[in-house]
Amino acid sequence: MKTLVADHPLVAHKLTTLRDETTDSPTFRRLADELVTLLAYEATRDVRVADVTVTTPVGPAEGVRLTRPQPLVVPILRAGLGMLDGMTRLLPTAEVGFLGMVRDEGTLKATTYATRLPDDLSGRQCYVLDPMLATGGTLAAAIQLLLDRGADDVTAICLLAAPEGIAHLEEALVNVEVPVRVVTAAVDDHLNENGFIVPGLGDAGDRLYGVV
Ligand SMILES: O=P(O)(O)OC[C@H]1O[C@H](OP(=O)(O)OP(=O)(O)O)[C@H](O)[C@@H]1O
Ligand SMILES: O=c1cc[nH]c(=O)[nH]1
Ligand SMILES: [Mg+2]
Repeated sequence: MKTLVADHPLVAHKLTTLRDETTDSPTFRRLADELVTLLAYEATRDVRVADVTVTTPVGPAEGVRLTRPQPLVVPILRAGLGMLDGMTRLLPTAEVGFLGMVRDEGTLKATTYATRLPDDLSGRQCYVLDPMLATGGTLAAAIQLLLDRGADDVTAICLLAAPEGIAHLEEALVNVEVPVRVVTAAVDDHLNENGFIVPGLGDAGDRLYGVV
């Protein structure tokens, strides 16, 4: 598994405001959306394209087009939903599947409460959206589910990651032969005793959608 940290002053600038506890929900949603589009630019570097020729008003031009099947974008509910528009802005023809997952606040184990995905993902490139890679339990289960359905290339886009979560993912996916990448705006210092990323940004789902 490869981890790529987007090293760009605009990413760092937006992430800093996102972290700030005084940033309100509407601003948080807008910044998350903008950050995803910047991260998606990096994350789609290996998106599959085929050579095509088009005719400009002046003559033929060699170019590329996205190949079929189109990539599948999978936001992990709830918080991943706040990343969907920013992603589809860059990949408007992608299909979208959904995974609903929640982490138990006591055990920190993730469970899946909703799955709406194609049964057969053979030959598909998948982009998983989840702002927080904390213990890595959620993303490990989500990526495994996509691989079990035949996905042959998976990229997770996160706003923040913890070193513990990256290590857990690397271990969980050690025998996986297809390419798996994590693209994130930053790798933070550590997880606290409640499984929260430090310094992090708090609970991404709550900051996007309120406490439920
Ligand atoms: O890496 P992990 O330790 O598994 O934790 C990360 C998960 O926790 C959060 O979701 P949460 O369970 O809070 O659900 P929500 O998005 O509905 O708020 C976050 O959005 C990730 O999905
Ligand atoms: O720091 C964290 C860890 C898990 N989920 C969050 O929303 N934030
Ligand atoms: Mg949450």
